Amino acid sequence: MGSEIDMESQTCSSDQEPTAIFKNVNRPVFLKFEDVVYTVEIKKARCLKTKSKKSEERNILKGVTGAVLPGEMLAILGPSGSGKTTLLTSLGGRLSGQLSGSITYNDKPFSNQMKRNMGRSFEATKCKNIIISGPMKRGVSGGERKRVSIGQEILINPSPLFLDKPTSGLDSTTAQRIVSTLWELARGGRTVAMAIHQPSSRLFYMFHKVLLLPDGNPLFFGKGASVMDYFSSIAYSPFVHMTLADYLLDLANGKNVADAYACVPSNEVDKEQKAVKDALATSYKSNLAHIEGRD
Ligand SMILES: Nc1ncnc2c1ncn2[C@@H]1O[C@H](COP(=O)(O)OP(=O)(O)OP(=O)(O)O)[C@@H](O)[C@H]1O
Repeated sequence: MGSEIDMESQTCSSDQEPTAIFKNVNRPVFLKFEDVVYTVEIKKARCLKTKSKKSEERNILKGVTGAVLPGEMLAILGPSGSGKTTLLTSLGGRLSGQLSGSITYNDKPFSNQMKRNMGRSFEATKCKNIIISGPMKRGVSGGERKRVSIGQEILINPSPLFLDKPTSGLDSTTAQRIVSTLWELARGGRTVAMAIHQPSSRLFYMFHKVLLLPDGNPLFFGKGASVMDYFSSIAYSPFVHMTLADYLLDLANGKNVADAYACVPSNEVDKEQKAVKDALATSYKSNLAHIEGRD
């Protein structure tokens, strides 16, 4: 594999000195975001009759709050189009436009110094014109590209480190290697935040914090280990065996139990799902809409 960065071989066992990239971070960062709202203006097509161009505002993030300590790994979960990438981009200081609320790094706003220390691995990252492969020199697969992209970022010993769906499209073993590597990086005092689609249960339990974000509206923020206790406490529990992430995504879509709406007329399903989402959003506001972080 020639020049491929082998992240797995970088993992340290307890009787070895940690490899350079897993050594403690130089600058620990406490990341805090409060009531983050992001609005875009959507231009509509010109009306032929009046010849006027209409536009409307759309809130992509609707008041998202959370905190990640040095040494912690945050997973942002939610259905497609729910605002996960937008939130990560805003945390990375790269979102222009109507952004309000507060995002701080060690209680200070975004700065050029912070930008230099940050690592970002987003889906659009390409290894264009770089040949990283074997004798056939055929370039890289999607999984290899993701690993190289993450490897490139961690070489600068970054913190915080933001990753957009680092495991999407990968087999479960490779996905686990990647998340284990990120967990090791967090253990060295880095602040790690990632958007992720449906992590398996063994991945889920590696996350210190979880943010569930349907429609840009948080339904849960807190310790990964306490997520089911929270939903049970407000009377939401899965009746059938399903992975934690599947259940959370069902809730985020307003679906309380598997097949819950099988006998409900389709025009009623939307209403039912909205009612579940509204109830969860209300519970979030009264129970969790405060900063949890330093404990
Ligand atoms: N600048 C923009 N202008 C208009 N719409 C936008 C803009 N940025 C984001 N959106 C919309 O906001 C929504 C959230 O997008 P985002 O990419 O953050 O979702 P996501 O949760 O990461 O989705 P996925 O899991 O499918 O990648 C989408 O509907 C997207 O089209």
